[in-house]
Amino acid sequence: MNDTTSAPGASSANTSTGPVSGRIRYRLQQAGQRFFANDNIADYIEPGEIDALRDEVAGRMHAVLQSLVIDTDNDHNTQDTARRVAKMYLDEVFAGRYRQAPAVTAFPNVSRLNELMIVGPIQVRSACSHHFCPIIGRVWIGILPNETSDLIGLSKYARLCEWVMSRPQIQEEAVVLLADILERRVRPDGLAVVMEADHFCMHWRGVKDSDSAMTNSVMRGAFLRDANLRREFLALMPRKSSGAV
Ligand SMILES: Nc1nc2c(ncn2[C@@H]2O[C@H](COP(=O)(O)OP(=O)(O)OP(=O)(O)O)[C@@H](O)[C@H]2O)c(=O)[nH]1
Repeated sequence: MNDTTSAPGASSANTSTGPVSGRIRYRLQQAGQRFFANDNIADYIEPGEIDALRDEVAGRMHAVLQSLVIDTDNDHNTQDTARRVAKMYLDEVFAGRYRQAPAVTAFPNVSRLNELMIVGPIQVRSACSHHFCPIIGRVWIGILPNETSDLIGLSKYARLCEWVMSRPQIQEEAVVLLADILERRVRPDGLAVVMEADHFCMHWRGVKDSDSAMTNSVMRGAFLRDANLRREFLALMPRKSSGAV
């Protein structure tokens, strides 16, 4: 990646004295790169900057706790909350924004397999971009390969899914993003992705409806053209338990 910190006409956001988030944002803007909540920005983060970003988020989170009038100096339960939340966002629940995609080994389809393959249910843990509340659910993936498709290891479906899901987003976009990535990696004849999830912004707060879940399906290629294939996938989708979680 180009070092943009010494670019002529640089604003204070890209000098080494500003907050690290400003430097990263500057690089993204210079590259014309979108940085929505569900975008991965790993290519624009330099070595060591994640540590600095964690410190910056912890400082800002501390200010939020101050504004919530919580006595973090004397309340032993919240003394370290700002640091914990920063670590949780950057290294855990939103790690899919800051980390590179998992390595995925692809094997050529030497046997020219062209039978339906289904993986799932894969556990999904995400968060809505509106309230940062958890989205907890499951994903099923159906692949119909052809002779030019790549075959990827079974665990890689779960790893790619986790990478996509550990970002703040809405479910409709999450399922399409996952389908786009799988389509690029596997180049199948047909691809199906179904996601079913509970949204805690509806269960825990707001309307407080604890029973409703959301289901989305993305059907591409052969799954769009062939109703029998679609039916076969939906009938074979292994549902290990009832309910969304
Ligand atoms: N379409 C969609 N909506 C979502 C998703 N996750 C959360 N939401 C909803 O997005 C909405 C958030 O925007 P607003 O309606 O402005 O938020 P609010 O005023 O706090 O709304 P309430 O939740 O009804 O209290 C809520 O209705 C959430 O239930 C999702 O994945 N997809």
